[in-house]
Amino acid sequence: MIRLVDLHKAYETKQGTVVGVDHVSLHIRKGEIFGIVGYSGAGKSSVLRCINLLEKPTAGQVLVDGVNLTTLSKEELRKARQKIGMIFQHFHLISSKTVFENVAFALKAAGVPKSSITGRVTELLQLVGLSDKAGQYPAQLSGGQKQRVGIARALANDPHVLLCDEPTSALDPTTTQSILALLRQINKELGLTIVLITHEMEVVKDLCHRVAIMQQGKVIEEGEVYDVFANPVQPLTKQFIHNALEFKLPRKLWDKLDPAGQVLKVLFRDDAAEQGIISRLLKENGISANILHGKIEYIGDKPLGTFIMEVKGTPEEIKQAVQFLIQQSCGVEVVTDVD
Ligand SMILES: Nc1ncnc2c1ncn2[C@@H]1O[C@H](COP(=O)(O)OP(=O)(O)OP(=O)(O)O)[C@@H](O)[C@H]1O
Repeated sequence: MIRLVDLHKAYETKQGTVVGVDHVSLHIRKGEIFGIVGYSGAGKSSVLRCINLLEKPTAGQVLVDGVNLTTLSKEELRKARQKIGMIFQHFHLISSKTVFENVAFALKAAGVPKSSITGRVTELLQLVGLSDKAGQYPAQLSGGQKQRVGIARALANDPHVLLCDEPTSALDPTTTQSILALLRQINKELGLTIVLITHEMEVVKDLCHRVAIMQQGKVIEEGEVYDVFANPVQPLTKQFIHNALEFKLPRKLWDKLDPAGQVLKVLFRDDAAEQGIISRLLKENGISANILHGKIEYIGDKPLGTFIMEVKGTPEEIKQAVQFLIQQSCGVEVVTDVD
């Protein structure tokens, strides 16, 4: 659906050349929700803006629906862009126009006949749950409602792709959940391919099918969201996941731990998350364990259990216990500090 082939974007500034995207290749499949995660400056916006050529790549190719956008004429590109909708962190609505007019504007710009506009806008406002707000102005709306207008406007011309630039970063947690639910619904009902950039792995966990992690303009890791959460490889990915799963022991508790024990962070993947592995760990390995923190998350519908436990036993018993966990396909890390 979307292929980025050796995409490179360099910005020329007074201070010299700044590389925004450093030779990135990605394949985003039709109908999936693909997340791009990274800290500020990692190159997420640059990649997203290259997909609709808001940013012109310095080198490489951008193929959408098999068409290489980098070779199109201005007019062809304008047409191709109508099939690539975009929503923004700060909504970018026209403040002097009503909700209705903001959505209608996208249709007018695409040359849709006047007679079709009212019906289509009504349909779109219904889809995003704003039928009763058609006559209001952006200033009269909450952040979540503004984003819904942004979504309606982005969908106006039946795009095949929706690009989402940090769509929930300006919203509170409850509103974030309602916007993510709307994006999920649109993806399912319209079969729309969604590319979303965020610095929040939580958003990826809740919404995306696959994810790429970016650092310094490069994609450093990518895969199915569950697999990336269950088997993160790169240190940055591990950090993002650690933060998303909110596993932080209070310092007070850490300081009270027995120095003779060892603290393990254990990941129970797939079926292991639902089996009685902890009781077998204790029974079969002669150790004692004190659970300090733990929960089972469902990513999609697959369980991923994470537990932090203090284990006590002889060094040999602890080693054997770690081996036992690895044999059960668990991930095991020795925790050496609260962070
Ligand atoms: N128009 C520009 N001119 C010069 N440098 C730019 C421009 N846009 C981006 N950059 C630089 O390219 C790099 C990647 O920026 P980009 O905005 O793509 O990252 P990001 O991950 O989206 O960050 P953020 O989350 O803060 O938006 C940064 O070093 C940035 O300073």
